Amino acid sequence: MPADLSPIDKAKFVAAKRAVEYVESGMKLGLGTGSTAAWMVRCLAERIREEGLKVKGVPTSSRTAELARSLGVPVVSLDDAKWLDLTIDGADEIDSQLNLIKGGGAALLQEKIVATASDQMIVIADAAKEVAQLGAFPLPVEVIPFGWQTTKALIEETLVSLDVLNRDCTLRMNGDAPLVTDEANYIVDLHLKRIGNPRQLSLVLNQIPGVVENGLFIDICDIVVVGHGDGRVTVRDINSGEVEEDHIDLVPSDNIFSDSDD
Ligand SMILES: O=C(CO)[C@H](O)[C@H](O)COP(=O)(O)O
Repeated sequence: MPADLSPIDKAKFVAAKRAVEYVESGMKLGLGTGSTAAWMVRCLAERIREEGLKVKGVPTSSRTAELARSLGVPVVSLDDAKWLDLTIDGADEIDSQLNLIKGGGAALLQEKIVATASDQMIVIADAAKEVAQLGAFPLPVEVIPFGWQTTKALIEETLVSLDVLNRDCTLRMNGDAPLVTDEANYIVDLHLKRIGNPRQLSLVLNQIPGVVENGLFIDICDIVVVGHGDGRVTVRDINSGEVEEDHIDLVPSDNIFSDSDD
């Protein structure tokens, strides 16, 4: 095991490990994307190896599909699975209502489809992702490449009509070229600083022609598991209102490092 696991990776690991305790044999699972979700895939793979857990996973990106396959997590398409028991994913920001900003890893479209097709969504995160108000993290909006500059102008006009003060919108780049998502689209990042009414903004953005989906996840997440670098985890359930404090052994087994991601 690498001795130099950073506090942030420890926090992500313990959140992932605690969330994977919700998985039961026979479940169909949505597998999120990002560095925290990668820990979840590793923890899940460990339970499959050690306990013979039988699950099917629907990955939310080509990256997650590759990681899951490499670790022996059975992968199926959403069309094969049709409906899922549970999705576990990361997030870029989480507010007190468990509304989220997602898409920092450019996978928001598949992530939202998969999470919405699940009985339950658990978000795993380090404590830095918890915010009083969404919006400091730029809001990703997935747009089709055709006419993207017009779509971006329409997004900006919409922000003016909503009296949004900070409305700088930038096309996400991958080096010198636009970043292309798994669904062959582009991402426009909205630098809003604060989002006063996330529900309204999400609805309005999705009405703009050329916008495929936005990174606001409203009323989708059920449980948030927040990890800390010392092994503490806080589990918050929006439906029951329960908050539980827990502690997870901080030592990932050697096997968990058999692959790397993100
Ligand atoms: O939404 C996502 C990918 O589209 C990720 O879940 C989000 O960006 C968090 O990533 P990380 O766990 O690496 O901080």
